[in-house]
Amino acid sequence: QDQPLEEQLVNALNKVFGVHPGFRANHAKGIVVEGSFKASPEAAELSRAALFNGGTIPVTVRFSDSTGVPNLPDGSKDANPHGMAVKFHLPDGSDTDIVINSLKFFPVSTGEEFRDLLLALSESPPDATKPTKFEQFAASHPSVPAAFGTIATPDSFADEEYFGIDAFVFVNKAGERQAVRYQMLPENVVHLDKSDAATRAPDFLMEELLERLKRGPVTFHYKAQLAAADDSTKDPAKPWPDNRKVVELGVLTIDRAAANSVEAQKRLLFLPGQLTDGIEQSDDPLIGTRDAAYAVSFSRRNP
Ligand code: HEM
Repeated sequence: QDQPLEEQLVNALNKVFGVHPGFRANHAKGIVVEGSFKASPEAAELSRAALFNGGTIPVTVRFSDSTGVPNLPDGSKDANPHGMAVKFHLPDGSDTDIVINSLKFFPVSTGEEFRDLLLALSESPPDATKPTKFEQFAASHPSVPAAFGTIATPDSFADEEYFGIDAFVFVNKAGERQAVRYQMLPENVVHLDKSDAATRAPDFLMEELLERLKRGPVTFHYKAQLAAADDSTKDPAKPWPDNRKVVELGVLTIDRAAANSVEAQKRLLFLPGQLTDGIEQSDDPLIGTRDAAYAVSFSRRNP
């Protein structure tokens, strides 16, 4: 408890999933692909970020399974929520990232609570007496079962919807500010029944994406849900009402596998707080906590 929170978080992830040298402490299993993003005219009205200037922006994307277990079967329920991390390569040579997953909202509100959730999980092996530490934690944090209730195994990384969860603030050329939460929506959402997911080949999501890209590109619609004036931006466990306006920011097209995904993912570090002029952090405390924890995980996997 004397260590910085980010160290405690990575230690807690290691406690639940084990230590696997060279791999991410969470979302250890993944695949790297490439493509481009082209913004809609509406995006530039919301944010002056170079990303939204209407040009073709090259992107590097990593899809992943949850957990720090590098050989987890893709159809395991523990592989939910699946992740999508996008690095936009901007015209001036800098990058800006989004790091999103298939949960509609986070199970807890802060990094401290997430640490406690992980520790409760680590103390709840299959033979633990009931109610387990995790069951007790979930009973006292109703957002935990609610959040995990929003996820299912997709039939493809390309047929899943991903959410930013944390709030960011767009600033446009006139200096107007708008709090947003990201959505990355596929052409079709296809979820498998639990029994079907459990019978799939261990690497079916990774293999299916490569096969699909041989047939043609995969597209996603990158969108922003706009906060109303009194919506809180600081609690990632509280989704905004579904009737909030959603604006299409542009289309993300993935058209090829990375040359060497295994090597590429070792070197890649995606950070939710890696922003660019025109996109700022909100008062959501999870963003800074995540940045710090991802940096700890990166330095441990690249000693
Ligand atoms: C306090 C909360 C959280 C903690 C402590 C945490 C921790 C981590 C860590 C340690 C990694 C590995 C980083 C690396 O080695 O590069 C990671 C990866 C990831 N996290 Fe989180 N995370 C949190 C919340 C979230 C949320 C809210 C989302 C989605 C909105 C998310 C999505 C992801 C994804 C997609 C990856 C994989 C990134 C990649 O492909 O490189 N995480 N997380």
